[in-house]
Amino acid sequence: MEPLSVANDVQVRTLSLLHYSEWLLLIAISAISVVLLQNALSSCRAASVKWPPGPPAWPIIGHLHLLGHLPHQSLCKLAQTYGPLLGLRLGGVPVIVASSPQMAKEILQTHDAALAYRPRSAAAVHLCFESSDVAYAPLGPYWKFLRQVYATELFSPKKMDAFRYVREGEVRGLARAVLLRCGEHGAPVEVRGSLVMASNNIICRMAMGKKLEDVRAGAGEEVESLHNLIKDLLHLVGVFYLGDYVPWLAWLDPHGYLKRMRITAQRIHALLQGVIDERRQHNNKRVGAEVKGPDDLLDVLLAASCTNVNNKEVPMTEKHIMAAIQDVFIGGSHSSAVTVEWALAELINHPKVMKKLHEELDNVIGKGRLVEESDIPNLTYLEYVVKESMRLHPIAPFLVPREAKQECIIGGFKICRGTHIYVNTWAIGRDSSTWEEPLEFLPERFLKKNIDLRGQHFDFLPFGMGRRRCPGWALGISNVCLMLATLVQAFTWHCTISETSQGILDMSEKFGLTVDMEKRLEAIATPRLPLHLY
Ligand code: HEM
Repeated sequence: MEPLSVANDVQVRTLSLLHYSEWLLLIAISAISVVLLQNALSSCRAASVKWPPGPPAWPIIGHLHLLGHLPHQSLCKLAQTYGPLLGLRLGGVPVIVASSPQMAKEILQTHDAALAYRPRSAAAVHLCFESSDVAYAPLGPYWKFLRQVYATELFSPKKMDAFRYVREGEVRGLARAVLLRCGEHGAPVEVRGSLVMASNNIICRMAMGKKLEDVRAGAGEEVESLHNLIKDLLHLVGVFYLGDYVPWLAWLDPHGYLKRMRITAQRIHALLQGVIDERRQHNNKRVGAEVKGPDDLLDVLLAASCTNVNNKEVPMTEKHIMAAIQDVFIGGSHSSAVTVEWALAELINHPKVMKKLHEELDNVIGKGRLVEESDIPNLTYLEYVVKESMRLHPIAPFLVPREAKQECIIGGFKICRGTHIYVNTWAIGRDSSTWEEPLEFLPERFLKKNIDLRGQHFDFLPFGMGRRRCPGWALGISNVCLMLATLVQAFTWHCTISETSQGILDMSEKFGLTVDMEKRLEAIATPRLPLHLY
């Protein structure tokens, strides 16, 4: 019975998102068009020997009404009834959802080449420069080139080392920002803003050689509004836009997402154009005066724009440069910050784990200096804490949705071309057949289970796997470990008195491009090191 009650609950919530009159209109159109759609769908079904099981679909909207506000949770529940490979239809789009390590393996490894494409969405077109960025570009020479540039210019051990001072400096700034708010004797602090600020600055300095606040001058924007612009961008890339699933109902767009996407895209465009123009001017001035190779991502992309003029396979116009720069923000800004926020909240809810981590930090580093990146390999318990938090709170619970470019067989079911593919890593991380006491926060489990964060294990996929695996995993892990270690080493953390439920933080989720804590983490921070160290 459970799936039905869940379905009803989410139906009510989804229905309330649209205006009553819009639904009347939708139902009227449904009645007229149901036959047409049945025909359209039959092409996929005809091609399928067996389509994976799933609940009955509604006309027009298919299973959209079952998603609710937390689709990864709703689909996890459905998988308990229909099995580890769910077959759904979201509007007019056939979708499969993998919820077991075996299904994930078939998708991300066995059929990776055929399934590593991205669906074309309004966000990809309007916000990501017509799918010209790494995350939405189709597999091919252009996408490969960008991944290669990222690998050598941002994430290679040499570059990671060269920018270590940037990360350590920004994370020290994070500790100072918290200290400024909590004072010598401790006070409630909301950390997300400072975490995002530190992540944005790290990314911005690595990609464009300057802090976000220095981009402001060229763009004529206040730094606050730049952070908000990035926030809007991330929000809009992650929204549910009806037109992606039922294109002929795109005009319904009750939240005005399309308009907001266009406005945000214009602002981003102006911002990045300003940054590019400024760098070109700067580079022109130094021609002849200095013989200097490219030094950051922007320089490398600008150099490629000169050499790739006639290269149709790997074009590098202003649009492509902007897309590649923007992606570093989309992928790297919020992901690390959100991961740290979840981990810190789990630690606050588990004082014994927090105590053990404090002990490790005190034993390995002492109280005479702040943690540095070179300490991280010696902090084994920190590693377990980060892994355990990422298991329970994968920030991209469906990875980035994929699209099948070829028909193939998965789990004995025939998947037709054009099917969208979700790998539910949230469900996989909480599966009791793989994990003992899956809902408990037990970092010690990783003592016995030797699992690499970088992803060779299909029961733990925080960075995805296969061709589309996160290219920024090394930077992501460094940022998360250093930020979390610093916040824990430098402060004690307790729930605020306003946290009603017996000193336990509210761990409810909010779905979007990343799954964030619904209620921003606010806790009492008190410094635990001599103040001159911050
Ligand atoms: C804790 C930090 C991070 C986490 C948890 C994370 C997680 C992920 C995940 C799950 C994916 C989807 C993989 C797939 O579809 O199979 C992804 C893709 C991606 N990530 Fe990350 N990421 C993090 C940090 C970063 C950073 C720091 C950057 C860049 C500066 C970055 C850039 C990207 C890009 C560009 C993609 C798309 C790759 C493609 O489609 O080819 N990520 N990330």
